[in-house]
Order: sequence, then structure tokens, then C-alpha cells
Amino acid sequence: MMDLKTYGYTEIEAIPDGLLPGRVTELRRERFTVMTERGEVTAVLKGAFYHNVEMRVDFPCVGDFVLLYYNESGDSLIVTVLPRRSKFSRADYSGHAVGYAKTVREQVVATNFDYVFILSSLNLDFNVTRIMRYLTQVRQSGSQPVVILTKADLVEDYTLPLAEVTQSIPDVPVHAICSHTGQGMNELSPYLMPGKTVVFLGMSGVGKSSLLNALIEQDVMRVQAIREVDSRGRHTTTHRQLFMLPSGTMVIDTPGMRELGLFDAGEGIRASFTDVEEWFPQCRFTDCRHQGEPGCAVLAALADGSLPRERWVYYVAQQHEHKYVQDKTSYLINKRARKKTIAMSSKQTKKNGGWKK
Ligand SMILES: Nc1nc2c(ncn2[C@@H]2O[C@H](COP(=O)(O)OP(=O)(O)OP(=O)(O)O)[C@@H](O)[C@H]2O)c(=O)[nH]1
Ligand SMILES: [Zn+2]
Repeated sequence: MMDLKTYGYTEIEAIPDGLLPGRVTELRRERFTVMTERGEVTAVLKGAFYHNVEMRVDFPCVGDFVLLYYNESGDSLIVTVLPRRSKFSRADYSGHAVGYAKTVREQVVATNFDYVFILSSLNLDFNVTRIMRYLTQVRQSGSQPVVILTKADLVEDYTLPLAEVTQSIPDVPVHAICSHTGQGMNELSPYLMPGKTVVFLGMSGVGKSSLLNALIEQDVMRVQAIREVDSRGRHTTTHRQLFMLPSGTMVIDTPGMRELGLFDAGEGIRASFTDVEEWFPQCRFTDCRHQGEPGCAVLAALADGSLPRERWVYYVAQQHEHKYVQDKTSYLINKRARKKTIAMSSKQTKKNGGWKK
């Protein structure tokens, strides 16, 4: 018998007769893979889950603890999702026009994780504001954030960006690592405890897979070292969406998480405002600012109603917000530049005789 506690399960008071607790490790369409004390089973949802659309948020997802009717010879039947101690959700636009908040539903993509590693690369697009935005998401999730600055080998001196992050978020642990050399990776061991669940968050290319591979390797080596002394025990790293590292730590890696990780203000705006941006190529000037230039397709579309005005206003507001976030980034990263900007704009202000509205 498998002890479900190794999968982070904490016993609940009374389990109704005939039901078995388990943890969802994979979700494919309507079929779940669930780890139980009788081993891994496939399971489907009890019909009641489908009867009420409003219940959608309570559909099990990867990481969930559930109660099921065990079926030895076929699919088990999931009847309940146990309370979640942490979760990540994203907006689900499926089947709806993007951008219309009323129709957006919440889709839970991962649950019951203890730590979220917010990965950010030290080279190229190092961006404190983005880290802070992820941090907001993580704090809302109910888990503990850990900031991991990756690719430490690609910068001459990472002490500066490290200090920058530490100053911006003094209450969150920050580690600089290199997955290729293993530098700094021992600092992560306090989080990688048996029964704990970790989620990786970060933009594409920051090194999530590399870190994961490095951790598995490190683990495999550790396990092998142990095995030389004591030849018991086989590690199995199955490629589930929730999977067990040899050390006993679980990692959740779902497609939904990938999408959260890809979130970027610019991308987000592009994705939700295609109805606005599709007008741009039709403007006479390629660098049209849509503020009164002759031959502006946007203004024409606004005039004849083919582009609803509130969509345009919303778009402009979002762009403004995006720019603000980017400006704030440079503010945090380069204080010298910031002082210069302030000096310049106050000169400007004096010239204009006050703040321009
Ligand atoms: N020099 C260096 N390169 C790294 C390091 N970690 C990752 N990389 C490289 O960065 C690139 C992207 O790494 P991945 O691990 O695939 O990044 P990811 O976050 O999983 O990317 P997605 O799968 O797109 O989400 C690869 O070419 C890696 O070899 C590091 O510590 N040092
Ligand atoms: Zn235009």
C-alpha cells in the first residue's frame, strides 16, 4: 500500500464509507489520473459535476485531493474535491469573445502547492516589475513565493540585480542560480522537502525546464549515491503533470501553468484587442498614432461605428497602463536614469508653467 501522505495528503476527519482519497496527477480531457493508496488509477467525474455549470470552478484539476469510488477493473469515480489550500486560476475565454469580462469564467489550473518558484532570467530581459507582478499572483494563490534568478553564469556580476530584487521585496527569499553549473542550487534544498509541492512560474525561456532537469539529475545522483550503500529503492520519475522527484518533492507542470507563465502585458493586450489592432495596417501612415493623421483607419472606423468607441478607450487605457509598468521597471532598475528623467521633466514642467494635463 502506498502512503498518500508522501503525496502531501493530510488526513481529513471522516471519509464516508467506501470512498478513497487520492491526488490528481494528470488531466486529459475528461479523464483523470489519480494517485491513491492502492496505486495510480484512472478516474472520471460523477455525473453531478456536469449538471450545474456554475460548479465548473470546483472541477478537479492537477494537484487536487479528491474522494473517489475505487474501481479495480475500470475507471474510478470522483465524487468530491477536497478543500484547496492554494490555487492558480486563469480566465477562461473558451467559446466567448475575448475581452468581454461578463462571459469570462475562472479556470483553476493547479492546486495545493506549497511553494511557487518565480523564475526570472538575470540576462537580457531582467525586469523587477514583472517579478512583482508574478508575486501578486502568487500571493493571491495562497502559497509561498520564492524568487529564483536564473542564468547567473551569463552576467558578470549578479549582486546588483540581486540587491535590486531584495530591496523591492524584502519579505521574499531570492536566490541566484545557474542550472548548467549547479551554482546556487543547494540554496533551494530547504524548499525541496518530501511531501511538498512546487510550481514553477516564469516567462518562456527563463529556464524552467533546465532547472527541473538539473533538480532531477541532482536528485538522481543523490539517490544513486544512497543506493551504493543501500541497494534498496528505485526512483521513478513519471512524466505526469504532477510528478514526484526522487527526493519526494512534487512538481506541478500543467499546460495551464505555462500560459500563466507566458503572461506579459504586451502579449495580453495583443491577444485581447485584435478587433482594435486589425485596423492599424489600413492606416495611410505606417507610424500612424491614430490621433488625427489623414487617412487614419481607426478614426474612420470610430466615426462610422465599425469600431465601438469603448473598445478604443479601453485599448488606449491598457496601453497606457502597459507603458506605465514598463516605465516603472526602468525606475526600479536604473535609479540614475530615473533621476535624470525627473530632472528633465521638471525642467519641462517649468517651461510649460505647470503639469501638462
Ligand atoms: N547559460 C545558461 N543558460 C541557461 C540556463 N538555464 C537555462 N538556460 C538556457 O535557456 C534556454 C531556455 O531554457 P528552458 O529551460 O528551455 O526555458 P523554459 O523556461 O523551460 O522555457 P519554456 O519551455 O519556453 O517555458 C535554453 O537554451 C537553456 O539552455 C542557465 O542557468 N545558464
Ligand atoms: Zn491611424
